[in-house]
Amino acid sequence: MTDYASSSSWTSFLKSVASFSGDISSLTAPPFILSTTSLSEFPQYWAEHPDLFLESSFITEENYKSKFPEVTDLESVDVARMLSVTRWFIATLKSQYCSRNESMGTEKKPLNPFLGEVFVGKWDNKEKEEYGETVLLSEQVSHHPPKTAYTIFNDKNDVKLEGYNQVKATFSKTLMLGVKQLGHAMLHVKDESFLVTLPALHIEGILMAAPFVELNSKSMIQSSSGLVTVIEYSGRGYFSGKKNTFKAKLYKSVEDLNANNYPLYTMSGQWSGVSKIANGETGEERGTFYDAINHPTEHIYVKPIEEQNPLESRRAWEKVAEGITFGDMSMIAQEKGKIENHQRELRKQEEEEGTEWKRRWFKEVDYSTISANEPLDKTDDKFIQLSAELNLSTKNTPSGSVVGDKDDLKAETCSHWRFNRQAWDDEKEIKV
Ligand SMILES: CCC(=O)OC[C@H](C)CC[C@H]1O[C@H]2C[C@H]3[C@@H]4CC=C5C[C@@H](O)CC[C@]5(C)[C@H]4CC[C@]3(C)[C@H]2[C@@H]1C
Repeated sequence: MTDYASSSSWTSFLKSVASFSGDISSLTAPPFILSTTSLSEFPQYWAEHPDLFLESSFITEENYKSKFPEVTDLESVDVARMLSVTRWFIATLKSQYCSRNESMGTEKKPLNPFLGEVFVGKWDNKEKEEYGETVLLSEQVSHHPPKTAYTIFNDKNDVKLEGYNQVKATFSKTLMLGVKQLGHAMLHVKDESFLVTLPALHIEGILMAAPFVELNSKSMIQSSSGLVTVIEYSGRGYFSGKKNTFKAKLYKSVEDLNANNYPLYTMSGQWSGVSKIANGETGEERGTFYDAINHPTEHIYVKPIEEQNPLESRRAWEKVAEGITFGDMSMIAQEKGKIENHQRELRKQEEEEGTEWKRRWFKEVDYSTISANEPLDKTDDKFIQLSAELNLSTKNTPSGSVVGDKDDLKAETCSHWRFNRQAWDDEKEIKV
C-alpha cells in the first residue's frame, strides 16, 4: 500500500491548501485522490434503493399497519408515510457520503462538471412490475459557482424528487474541510409533498491522505401533512462515540417540535449501519428501523458511452477518467485542457453574440418576485409553504437556515432551480 500521506505530491498539495480560495475546483490534487466520477453523477445517490424511494406511494389506509409491523401504535397512514420517507432519506446517506470510500478506498475529489454537462440514467425495476421505471436527469446549470439540478421521477407511481445542490467549502486550521450545502430537495408522492433540507458535512483524514465524510449539524423533512422529522448528526466522540451517528425525531407538528414536546417516534443509530425505532415518549424500543449494511443497493443503469450524447458526463470525461485510472498526469492535464478550451470558446462566442448557454431541462425561478408578504394561502408553491412551516429562509443560504439568521440576512438572491417537465417531453437528442 503506497504511503500517500508522506508522498511529495500530497505534501505539496497540502501546501496549496494554505492559499485555498473557497473554490474546491481550483485545487490541483494529485491523481491518486482524483475521482473518475463527475459531480453531475451524484444525484443518483438519492435513489439507489428503488424499493424505499417508491415505498410511501404504496402505503394506503388499508395496508399502513403492515408496513411497520413492529410499530404497533402507528396512529395513521400519514405517520406511516412519513416514517417511510424518513427511512428512504436515511438510506440515501450511505450512498451519498460513503460510496467512494467503498468503491475507491477513500473519498475522492469529483470531476468538476462543465456548464451544460448532463447525466441521465434509469432503474428499470424489471423484476418488480408494480414499480415501473424510475428516471434520473441531472444537469450542471451553473459552472461559477458549480450548481447541479436534478430530478428523479417514477410516472407509474406518481413519485418525483426535484432538487439542486451547491456547496461552500472552507478549510479549518487542522486541515479539515467544512462543507455547507445550498439548495434543497422536494419529494412529491401523489398529492403529498416533502421539503428535504441538506446536512452540513466535513471531510476528515485529509492530512493522512485518507479522506472520509462525516455529517454534522441537522437536517429536516417537512411534510405537507404537517408531520416533521428533525435529524441530528454526529461523528465519533458525540452521542455514542460511533461514526455516522444520527438521531431522528418524528413530530406530529412543528408546534410540537417548537414546544419541545415528545416526538411520536425516535429513530437512532448509524446511518451507515443499523438504526432502531423507539416510542418518542417512553423511549421503548420497537425494533430495527433500517439496516444499511444488509439492504441491497441497486445502481443506476447508464447506456454505453458509444450511445451517449457528447454532453453526457461519462462520454465527455472518458479520456480524463482514463488518465486518472492510469495516474497519467500529462494525459489528465491534456484531456482536461481540451474540455476547458472548448468551454472557453463557447463562453467567448456567447459573449460576442450576447447570448447565454441555454439550460436544457431546468429553469431558474426567482422567488423574490413572490413577495414575502404574499398571503401564504395564495401561493401554491410547496417550497414556500413548507419552508414557512419551519420558518426557513427561502433565499440562497446554506440549507436549513432560519429566517432572520445571519446567513438569511446576508443573502442577496433567492432563485432556485426547478425541473421543466415539458422540456424533457420535447427532448429529441438525449435518451435515458
Ligand atoms: C478540496 C481539496 C481536495 O481535493 O481534497 C480531496 C478530498 C477528497 C476532500 C474534498 C472532496 O471531498 C468530496 C466529498 C464531496 C461531497 C460528497 C457528497 C455530496 C452529497 C451530494 O448530494 C452533493 C455533493 C456532495 C456534498 C459532495 C460535494 C463535493 C465534496 C465535498 C468533495 C470534495 C471536493
